[in-house]
Amino acid sequence: ILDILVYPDPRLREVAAPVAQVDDDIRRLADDMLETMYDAQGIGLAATQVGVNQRVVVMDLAEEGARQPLVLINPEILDREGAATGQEGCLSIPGFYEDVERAERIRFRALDREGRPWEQEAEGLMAVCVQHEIDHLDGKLFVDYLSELKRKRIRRKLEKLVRQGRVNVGG
Ligand SMILES: O=C(O)C[C@@H](Cc1ccccc1)[C@H](O)SCc1ccccc1
Ligand SMILES: [Zn+2]
Repeated sequence: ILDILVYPDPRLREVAAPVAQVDDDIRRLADDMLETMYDAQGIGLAATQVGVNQRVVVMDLAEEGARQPLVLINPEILDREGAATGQEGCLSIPGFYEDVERAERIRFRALDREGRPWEQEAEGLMAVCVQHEIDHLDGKLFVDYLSELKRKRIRRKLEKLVRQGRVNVGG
């Protein structure tokens, strides 16, 4: 289980580097990230959130119990269509949920855990999650889409919870 960094930790703002070689070290990182994501009841996790500066994302949108882990290495969005607003949370911004507008349908490309490239269309929760995770790799958080006032309020509340030791701070 890896520690998940909590906003406003500056390491969440780093832009992750492309993975040069999909090797056993990257596969072990992806497995550690999946274990961390399941433990935190997330459906997605980006390497940036565990303080690793590599473009690796793990996801599992399957219902409770069933497991369909996905590993996206060097993910890129090729096309975006439409717009859809939905409530988002973030494992690095625990306890806060706000509406965020995202592209409704996307076409994305990534390498799988064997290093094989694949392209896919996505909509609904899958499209939202992929956009949310790729933002993490670019040092972006969903609070960046909110008003300055809302972002400040969330930051102050989270800093207070961290000071009171009521949020386990990662890293
Ligand atoms: O912090 C993360 O990247 C995990 C995010 C991924 C996510 C955010 C918004 C919408 C979809 C996925 C979540 O914390 S995972 C928790 C969760 C679980 C079910 C539905 C939505 C969010
Ligand atoms: Zn997140």
